[in-house]
Amino acid sequence: MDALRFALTIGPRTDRVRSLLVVAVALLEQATGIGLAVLLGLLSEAASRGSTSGLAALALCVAVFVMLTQGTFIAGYFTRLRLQEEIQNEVERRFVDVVGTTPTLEVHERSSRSDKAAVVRGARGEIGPAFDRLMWLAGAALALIASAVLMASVVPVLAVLPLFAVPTVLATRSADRKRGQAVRRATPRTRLAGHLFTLATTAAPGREVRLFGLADELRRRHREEWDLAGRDIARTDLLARVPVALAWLFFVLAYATAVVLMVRAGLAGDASLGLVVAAVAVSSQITGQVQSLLTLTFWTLESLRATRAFLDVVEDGAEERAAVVPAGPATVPSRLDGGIRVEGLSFRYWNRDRPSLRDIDLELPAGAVVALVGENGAGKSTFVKMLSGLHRPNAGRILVDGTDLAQFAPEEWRARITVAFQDPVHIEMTLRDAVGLGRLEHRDDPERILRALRTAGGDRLLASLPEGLDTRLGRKSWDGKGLSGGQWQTVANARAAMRQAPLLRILDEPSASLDARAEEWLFRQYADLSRPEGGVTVLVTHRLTTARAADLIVVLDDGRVAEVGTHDTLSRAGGLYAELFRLQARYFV
Ligand SMILES: Nc1ncnc2c1ncn2[C@@H]1O[C@H](COP(=O)(O)OP(=O)(O)OP(=O)(O)O)[C@@H](O)[C@H]1O
Repeated sequence: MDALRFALTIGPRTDRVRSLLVVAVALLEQATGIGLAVLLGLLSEAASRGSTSGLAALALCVAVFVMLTQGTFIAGYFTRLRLQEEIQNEVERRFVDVVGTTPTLEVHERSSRSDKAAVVRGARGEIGPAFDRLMWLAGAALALIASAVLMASVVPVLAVLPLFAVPTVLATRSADRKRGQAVRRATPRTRLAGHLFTLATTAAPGREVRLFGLADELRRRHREEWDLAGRDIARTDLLARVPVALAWLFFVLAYATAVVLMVRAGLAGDASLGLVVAAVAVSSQITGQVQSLLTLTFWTLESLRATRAFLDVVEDGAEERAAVVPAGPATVPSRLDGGIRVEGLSFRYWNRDRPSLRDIDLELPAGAVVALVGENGAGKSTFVKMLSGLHRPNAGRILVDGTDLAQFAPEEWRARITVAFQDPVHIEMTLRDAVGLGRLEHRDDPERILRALRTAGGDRLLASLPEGLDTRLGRKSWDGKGLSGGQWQTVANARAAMRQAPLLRILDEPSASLDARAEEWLFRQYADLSRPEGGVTVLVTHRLTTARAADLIVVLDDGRVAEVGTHDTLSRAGGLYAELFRLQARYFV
C-alpha cells in the first residue's frame, strides 16, 4: 500500500504539469478503441438509413478522432519519457542520500539489508515509470468498464463480463508475487554472480584474472550461480502459471458466450443495429483490453516491487538512524585530555558464528601513537571500524575522555577523526578535488591541499603531474592521468591529512603499496604531527619494524587483545609479538 501511495504521489510531487499531461494521454489512448466502436455503430445506423451526408460527417469525425488520439499519443510520448526520467533522478538522489548517509556500514555488510539495496540498484529503472504505468493501468481499467457498459446495453447480463477477467488478473498477480519471492530468494546467488561478472570483466582484477588463468573458472562459477538461481525462479514460474492458464480458459469461454448472446439479441430486434455493431466491435477488443490490463498489471507490479524495496531501504535507514543517533547528543571535545578507553568491546558480523572481536579492554592515551598488529583476520580492521563508529558494538563501549562514543552524533564524531585505508577509493576527479574532499569546507583552499599533499609525501607526485592540482586523475570515468597503486594511496593519505589536529587518526595499512622507506617516513611524519596535537593515532601495519617506533603496540589475535606494551617490553616478554618480530627480522633486517 505504501508503495502504491508513493508511486501515485511521486509524479505530481516531481512535476505537476507533466503528470497531468500523462494522465490525459493515458485516458485518451485507452479511449481510442471504444470511440471507434461507437463511431462504427453510428456509421452502420447512417448507412442503414441511406444518409449520405450523415455518413460523410461521421467519416470526418472518425478521421478527426483518430488524428486527435494518435497526435496526443505521439506528443505525449516525450512528456511521459521526461516525467519518468525526472522521477528516476529524484529516486536515485534519495537512494544515494539514504545509502550514503546511514551512520553504520550495515546497509553494505548485513545481507538482510544489502540484498534489498542490491534489488534497488538492479531494478531502480522500474521505479521511474511507476506513475506512468499506474495511469495507463487506470486507463485500461476504465476502457474495460466502458466496454462492459456498452455490451450491457445490448444484453444486460453482459455487464458482468469483465468480472470473468478478474481471476486472470488475480492469478497473474499471485504468480508475479511468487516470482518476486523467488527472485528475492535468489538474490544472494545473483549478487555473487554479479561479483564474479565484475571480477571477470573489469580492469582492476584484469591482471590476476589473466595471470592465474581465471576466466574459465569465473565463467563456470558465474554460470553455476545463475543456473541455480534461475532453476528456482523457473520452477516457481511454472507452478504459478498453471492457475493463470486455467483462469484464462474460463474467460475465453465466457467471452464466446457473450458474442453469441449479443448477435441473438440483434437478430431478435432487442437492440438497434448501431448498438449491436458497436457492442460486438467493442467485445472484439475485450481480449486485447484484458491482455493490456494484464501486461500493465505485470509491469506495474514490477514497478511497485522495486518501489517497495526502495521504501524498505529508506525505512531501514531511518530505523538505524533512530537507533544509533542519540536524541540529545553529547558534545565532541575539541581536544583530548585523557584519551580513548575501550571497555569489554565485542562484535560479531551478522553472517558469522564467531565474534570478530571479543572482550577488548584498552587504554589509548591522548597524543599516543598506537600500532595495531596481528595476523590476517585477527580483527584489526574490524576494530578500527568500531573506533570510527562504522559499526556498533554488541557489548562493551568506547569512551572518549569518559564519554561513550554512542552518545555523540555520528557525523560530529566523524568530523573530528580522519582515516586512510589500505584499499583507498580511486576518486576520479582533479587532484585538487580528490584531496580536498577530505575536508569539504577547505576543498577550495590550495594552501591547505598542498600542505596535505606534503604531509602524505605527495610532493613528487604533484611535480610529475602536467597540470598540477588541476590534473584529472583516473582513466575509468574520463581520459585522465592513470596512477599507480602507490600513487592512489598517496592521494588517499593526503585526503586524510586534510583534517588537521583530529582527535583520532586511523591509518589502516596506509602504506601497503609503499616501500619500507616511504612507510617509515610517513609514520614519522604522522607521529610528529600527532604527539603535539594530542590526538590518538592508530596505525594498522604488518611491518613490525615500523610498529617498533610506536608508543604502544597492541597485538590482536583471533579477536582478542593478546599483548599490549612497547617494543622493548613485548620483545622481553617473549610472546606472540616477539615471535612475529623475530620471524620478520630474519627476512628483512
Ligand atoms: N564484512 C564482514 N562480514 C563478515 N565477516 C567479516 C567481515 N569483515 C571481516 N570479517 C571477519 O572478521 C574477522 C576479522 O577480520 P578483519 O578484517 O578485522 O581482520 P584484520 O586483522 O584486519 O585482517 P587483515 O590483516 O587480513 O586485514 C575475520 O575472520 C574476517 O573474516
